[in-house]
Amino acid sequence: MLGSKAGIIITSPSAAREVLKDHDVTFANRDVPAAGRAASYGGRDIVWTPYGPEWRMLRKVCVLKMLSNTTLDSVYGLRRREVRETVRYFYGRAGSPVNVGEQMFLTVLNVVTSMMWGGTVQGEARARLGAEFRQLVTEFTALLGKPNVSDFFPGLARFDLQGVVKQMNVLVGRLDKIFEMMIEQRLRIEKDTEAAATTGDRERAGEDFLQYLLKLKEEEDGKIPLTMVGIKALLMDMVVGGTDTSSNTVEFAMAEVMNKPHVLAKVQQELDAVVGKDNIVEESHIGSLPYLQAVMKESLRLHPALPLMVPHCPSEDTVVGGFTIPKGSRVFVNVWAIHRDPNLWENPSEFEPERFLNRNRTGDYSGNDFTYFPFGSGRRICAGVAMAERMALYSLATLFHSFDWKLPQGENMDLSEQFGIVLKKKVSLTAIPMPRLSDPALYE
Ligand code: HEM
Repeated sequence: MLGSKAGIIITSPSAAREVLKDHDVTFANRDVPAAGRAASYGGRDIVWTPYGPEWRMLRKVCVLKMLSNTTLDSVYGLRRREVRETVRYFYGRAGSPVNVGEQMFLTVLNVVTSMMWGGTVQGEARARLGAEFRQLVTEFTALLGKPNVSDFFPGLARFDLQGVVKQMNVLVGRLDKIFEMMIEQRLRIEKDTEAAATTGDRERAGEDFLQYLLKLKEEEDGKIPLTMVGIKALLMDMVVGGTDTSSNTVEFAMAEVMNKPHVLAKVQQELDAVVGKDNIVEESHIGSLPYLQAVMKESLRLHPALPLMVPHCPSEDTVVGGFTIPKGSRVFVNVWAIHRDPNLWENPSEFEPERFLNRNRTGDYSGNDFTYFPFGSGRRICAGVAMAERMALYSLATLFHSFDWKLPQGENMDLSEQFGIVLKKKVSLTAIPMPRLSDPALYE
């Protein structure tokens, strides 16, 4: 019991299966913490909306227009541009320590924001916006993960004793301003384009996500209307849900690989055989890099980005593992503990990508194996799996192919974790990139 509300932690694959598969619909609701409500315009986004038609509509819109394989294929150019920019940045600092996590965050953020509102922000303003977002997202996730009396004693919530909601409102206010600015710009561009259009349908292929959402809002057929608040809540999900999670995954994987020289050697051997040292990595190479894929799987096993997932909440009393979980309780699925359970995994705390090259252990992200499900399972499975997988693998492949990496003189690798709603490295990875390709043109 946590305060006046029941909190249940699931730590076995069989109980996880009951919650996320056998009773999927019952548990597909969320217990919304006070900070989460404040963070999402009153729980109006995909993450916190209760299971039902509104959630289905939001999720469909997002998956279809931003996170599907077809859309992701069509915006490969954006990922490529940002990853190449990061390579140029590291090349320019060859031989000096760089903050890998920070750079990866900016890379992912730029991809997410370019998908959302295209090239509306350029140059200096783009860099400034990136820095502001990083700070906001860091504070945001820290507040979401902070234990809050209001959530344990809902009767006290209106007093906001720790001031969590107040602080969250300040952060949301700042993000909201950025969203408003982007929406206004988009609407203006839309108007100008309309005025200029003389005949026929306008080219829709280059449409960004925000343009699409604004159009959908106008075209609403009245069934489940998309509101302006709904649009902003979706933008919030993409910025907050899609950035830290992906960049932390890349950072942990880099650190684990650097810590095991024989793994680094195997990753680079595979890259040299498939891509070649006189070439640059393209996303199309990823399918031919099984060892690198195993590296990402193994890194997500040890360091799942959301170690307790997002709290689920049963809509009725339900028996799980012989115990009754009361309606309305807060259910955490401890995927972190399951991924390290010595009864399920050999050498559970060792980083061994080879375990995923085994035929019996494919480690896919579908959520069908309840010993391994870093993206969750069932109806509430992560909406961004395809994007996260592409972004992380393409980044890792490019960074390991383009550079050798070492720690600054006298430093040891620190792999410790900092727990919160999002798992991150306690000490951010600072490493020295050393170019390993012979032709400087490959870094342009
Ligand atoms: C390595 C990166 C990532 C990991 C490990 C991850 C993992 C997860 C997990 C475990 C959940 C909760 C599942 C549950 O509660 O049952 C989740 C939910 C979610 N994720 Fe991700 N995620 C990642 C990246 C992304 C990206 C890139 C996006 C979008 C751009 C995204 C969007 C979402 C959304 C919208 C939800 C809420 C789904 C719902 O409640 O219906 N995630 N993610």
